[in-house]
Amino acid sequence: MKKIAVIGTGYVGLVTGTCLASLGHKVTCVDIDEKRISSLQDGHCPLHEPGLSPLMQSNLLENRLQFTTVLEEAVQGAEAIFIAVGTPENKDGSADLSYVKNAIENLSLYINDGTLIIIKSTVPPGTNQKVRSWMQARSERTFHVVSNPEFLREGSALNDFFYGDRIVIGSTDSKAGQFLEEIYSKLKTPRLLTDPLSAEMIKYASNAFLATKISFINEISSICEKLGGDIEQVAQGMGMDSRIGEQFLRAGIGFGGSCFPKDTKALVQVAKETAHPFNLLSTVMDVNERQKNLLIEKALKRYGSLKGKNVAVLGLAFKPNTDDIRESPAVSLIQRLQQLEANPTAYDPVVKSIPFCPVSDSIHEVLTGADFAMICTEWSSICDLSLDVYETTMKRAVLFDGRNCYAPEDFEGRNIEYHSVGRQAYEGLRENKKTHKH
Ligand SMILES: NC(=O)c1ccc[n+]([C@@H]2O[C@H](COP(=O)([O-])OP(=O)(O)OC[C@H]3O[C@@H](n4cnc5c(N)ncnc54)[C@H](O)[C@@H]3O)[C@@H](O)[C@H]2O)c1
Ligand SMILES: O=c1ccn([C@@H]2O[C@H](COP(=O)(O)OP(=O)(O)O[C@H]3O[C@H](CO)[C@@H](O)[C@H](O)[C@H]3O)[C@@H](O)[C@H]2O)c(=O)[nH]1
Repeated sequence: MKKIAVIGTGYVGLVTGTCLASLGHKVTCVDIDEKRISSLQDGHCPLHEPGLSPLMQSNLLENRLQFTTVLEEAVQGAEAIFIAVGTPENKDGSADLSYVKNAIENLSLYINDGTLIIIKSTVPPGTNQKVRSWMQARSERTFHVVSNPEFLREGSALNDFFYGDRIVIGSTDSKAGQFLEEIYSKLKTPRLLTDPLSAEMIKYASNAFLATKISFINEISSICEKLGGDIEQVAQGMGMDSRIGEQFLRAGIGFGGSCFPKDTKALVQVAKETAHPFNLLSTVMDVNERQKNLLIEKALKRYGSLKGKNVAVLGLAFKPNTDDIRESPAVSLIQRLQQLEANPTAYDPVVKSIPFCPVSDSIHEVLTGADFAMICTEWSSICDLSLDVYETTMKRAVLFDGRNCYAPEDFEGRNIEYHSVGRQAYEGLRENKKTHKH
């Protein structure tokens, strides 16, 4: 059992703190957000993350997990301190390290000799060195800084923590690395011990590579659409090659979330600073921007103008099983619809409101009276919806599926017009074709 402090109770801080407590450590999580901490102290989990709330509550009951706004209290006696604050993007796309710097400067007032500082936040290569110099400028204490990037995915965060593909430990000091090994000793996850800069680069490179895979399959899907192929079959066939792998080959309306968009931009900036332009990754980002507009382009082609159209937007979260709408393709789609003077109304099973668009938790309600529907998130409540519902609730059922939730053959003999990604459109029953335009 180690005494651990976690700074930041966002997605990463809360999951890390809760899971470390479950491994038997005594963990105190600290945040500057008083409302968040007070709610956490009352046992309310602020994130919609499967399994997190009960795990957090049982650790609170067992006294292994605590929350505070008082840094001194969290750090007192702590042998290891995880930094899990945000690293949002600056205007130029580079990573904003001000939260990390601020956390380190505050920490310098309280750390004990020999404390291990562990950087969990996603930071540009070279940050470990910066953290050391920020601390040295303010404290005479001895300390070690280890880079330990986090690879969890929202929606499957607990599974990713307990059964991840790897634990990367970047350290210049073998004893510090060994101490972190002890913290994770109950996990069977493969370890990679490396230097701090390589550890930091592993995180950026992994996200950039996955984003590239998504933009690649989205490009193939556009060509398939033009030539008449089926992207789902193509992705399946590609994924059967173990060198390629089947994951992250789902074509759709692009990647969103709090990581891929920001981390790809940050890596492009890192590369720029080394005078080596990362053209490939810049294009990955351009392809993603275009992809986010795909359903709008299809609807414009279909209707000419979207002015006055009532649109049912199905799904707001950037992916299923989370309530996170950061950089969600659904949000940019809604904003674009509004620019085009359409009237979107959204459904999401967990996101209950957003400031700029009406949201309903009834899928039937948003479909009723809609001119067409657009699927943005592949929630099971959306993918499993019977096609009868579209036929019976909509004026004339027209569906733009941005996540390929349905197969085109599901629509055979149906009174539904179906447009998806990287596959041919299904125009609905013959008699409907007469009323196809406007
Ligand atoms: N969200 C993910 O799925 C994920 C996965 C892997 C890595 N990451 C990385 O982890 C980091 C954190 O991500 P997140 O999504 O949890 O961020 P977040 O923005 O949701 O949460 C950060 C938290 O840190 C708190 N904070 C800021 N400064 C503080 C300070 N000085 N002292 C105490 N608390 C402070 C904020 O109040 C906030 O609650 C980022 O670098 C991100 O790129 C995120
Ligand atoms: O084949 C795919 C896979 C994903 N996506 C989209 O890509 C985005 C990101 O999805 P995912 O990676 O599953 O979720 P995140 O929670 O953002 O996780 C990513 O970002 C985290 C933060 O850095 C990392 O820790 C994870 O390893 C990395 O997968 C979402 O909008 C998905 O819809 C696709 O369009 N097609």
